[in-house]
Amino acid sequence: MLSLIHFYGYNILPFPNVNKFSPLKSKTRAFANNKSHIYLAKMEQERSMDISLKDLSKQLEDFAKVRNWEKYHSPRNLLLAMVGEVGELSEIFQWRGEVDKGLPNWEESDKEHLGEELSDVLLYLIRLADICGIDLAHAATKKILKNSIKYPEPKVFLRDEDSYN
Ligand SMILES: Nc1ccn([C@H]2C[C@H](O)[C@@H](COP(=O)(O)OP(=O)(O)OP(=O)(O)O)O2)c(=O)n1
Repeated sequence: MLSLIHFYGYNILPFPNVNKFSPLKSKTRAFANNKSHIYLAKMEQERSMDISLKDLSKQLEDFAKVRNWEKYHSPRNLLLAMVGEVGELSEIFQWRGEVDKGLPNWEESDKEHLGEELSDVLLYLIRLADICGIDLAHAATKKILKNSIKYPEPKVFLRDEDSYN
């Protein structure tokens, strides 16, 4: 249940950062308790839909707004928060050695944890781009095009040892 409530950045129970950032602890807990079922329903609904970066960006904006956290979401703070989450993501792989694609030998709980940390990185990245006035979907699409010009498709079949990477 707790991990479900962490989904989509709705980290609303037990909401540790309220202690760090806001005096509105009890008010926010009440909000969390009242609204958690709405988030869960929304989550179920969105599971089968394509969710755009814009959708996520809007959810993050609302998340910060209702908690009066916009003042903390400066470019520098968001960048540092994202780097912190990259650290948490790295910890999951730390000391495991090489890991097979698809993570066949991992516990479900470890995979779920991985999904959460990947999401934290993505969500802070989206928020950072938004706060900096960068349209991330547009920028990423342009960058893929630029990459394809820099690294053109091979005209003939390449053996592994001849490829770029
Ligand atoms: N000021 C904040 C604090 C949190 N979040 C959101 C974005 C992330 O998705 C998530 C990060 O929450 P935590 O800092 O509690 O980090 P974790 O979820 O990783 O918890 P922990 O560090 O306890 O493992 O919450 C946010 O948007 N703005």
